[in-house]
Amino acid sequence: MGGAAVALLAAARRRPTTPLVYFLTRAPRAGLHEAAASAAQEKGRRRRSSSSRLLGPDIPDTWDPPPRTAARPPSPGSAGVDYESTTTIIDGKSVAEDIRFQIAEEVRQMKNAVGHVPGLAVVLVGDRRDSQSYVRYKIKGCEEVGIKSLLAELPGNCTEDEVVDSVSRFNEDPSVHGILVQLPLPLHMDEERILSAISLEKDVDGFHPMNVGNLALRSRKPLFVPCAAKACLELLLQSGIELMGKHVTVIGRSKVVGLPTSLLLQRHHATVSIIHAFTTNPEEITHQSDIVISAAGVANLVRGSWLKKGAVVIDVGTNPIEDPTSDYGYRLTGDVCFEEAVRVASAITPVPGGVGPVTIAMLLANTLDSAKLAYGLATEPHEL
Ligand SMILES: NC(=O)C1=CN([C@@H]2O[C@H](COP(=O)(O)OP(=O)(O)OC[C@H]3O[C@@H](n4cnc5c(N)ncnc54)[C@H](OP(=O)(O)O)[C@@H]3O)[C@@H](O)[C@H]2O)C=CC1
Ligand SMILES: Nc1nc(=O)c2c([nH]1)NC[C@@H]1CN(c3ccc(C(=O)N[C@@H](CCC(=O)O)C(=O)O)cc3)C=[N+]21
Repeated sequence: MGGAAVALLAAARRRPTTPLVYFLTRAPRAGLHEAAASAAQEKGRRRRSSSSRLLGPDIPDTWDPPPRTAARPPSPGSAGVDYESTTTIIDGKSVAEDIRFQIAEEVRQMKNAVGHVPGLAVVLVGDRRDSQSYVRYKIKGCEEVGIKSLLAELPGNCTEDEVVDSVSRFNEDPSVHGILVQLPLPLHMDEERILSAISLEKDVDGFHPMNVGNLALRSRKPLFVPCAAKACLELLLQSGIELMGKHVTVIGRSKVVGLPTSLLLQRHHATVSIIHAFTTNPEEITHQSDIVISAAGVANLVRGSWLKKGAVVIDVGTNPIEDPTSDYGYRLTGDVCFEEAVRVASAITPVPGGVGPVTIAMLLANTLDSAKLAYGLATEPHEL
């Protein structure tokens, strides 16, 4: 691993936990304060139950709705938000922690069985601060579960061929099971060419045209499903939210989030509406929906008035907005106006602390699945 990568890792260790002291992360787990023993039992139960529900490429046509264990009620009066007491704030950090716990266990088993651990290679081009942060989270996630991480950092003015060469080297490295090229790439580069250079078997982002096509075709299975789409589904499933026959609106149609999420939802028999920048009546469509998943990258796009009473809201948007009171000069906000939506929704994910941490956990899950296939520990794409 290069010096820059080591520096990044050191920075990741130094970095304090999320700069925003967010009320959700402070809310007690059910039973935690009553008795430590029962809390430990409860945690064990949640881990065991989540182990059978991690979404993988082998997507079931139907599933049993899990118990409502991962979501927790909001703490009254927190953050000055006067929300409906019945609104569930879906806790992505807790869901992600459970997934990482399970992955760490499987990585240990793999090491014992074949003497190898999974490996994830990340290609980072340029010096965008947001990309550097996301890559840092990914490397930190790897460390936490025992996955080996490799980082190739290239300057923003490098050539497209240099990026393809870097991908090719990772394709040939048997200790690498997953390759991720951090997006967006500099404008002068052909993103399609670079992403297509990633070997299908190592495409843990699930952006390869073959994986996207297989996700779209009901009779086929992709090797990997994009991580943010899996995160949205996992949060819905873990919160006990039924999808079959429900009207779900997805805002955004990108290959990273919107498109794969809409495809995955259809595999789960939801009726899906897709809103994009040219949709003329987004408010009307959204207002008819049982579930709204927003991935537009526009802060506060979705207002409370857009939502049907009792709708479930999954906010994928992660938008930096200026905030001189924050240590970093900015803070992250979602696509959804949380203060308004929380009064209308029956359940909602916060930003930060919602979809994001689960997306990272899903990347680790895809990398583990890839390594299992490579070492013959699984013969089918993912069965959890
Ligand atoms: N939390 C997480 O795990 C992740 C969060 N993200 C975040 O999700 C957001 C979206 O990311 P990504 O999909 O990569 O972004 P893109 O910019 O690639 O795609 C945005 C999509 O939203 C649509 N859109 C943009 N503006 C509007 C609007 N005003 N009304 C309706 N639709 C609109 C665009 O439509 P059109 O196609 O017509 O241009 C496009 O399809 C970002 O904030 C990103 O940071 C992304 C990945 C993971
Ligand atoms: N090849 C590729 N694959 C991606 O999956 C990909 C990408 N490129 N480019 C950028 C987007 C964005 N994305 C996020 C992942 C995690 C958080 C995340 O962990 N968010 C924390 C933020 C915590 C904080 O910064 O305080 C949260 O919401 O709680 C956010 C955004 C993946 N993307």
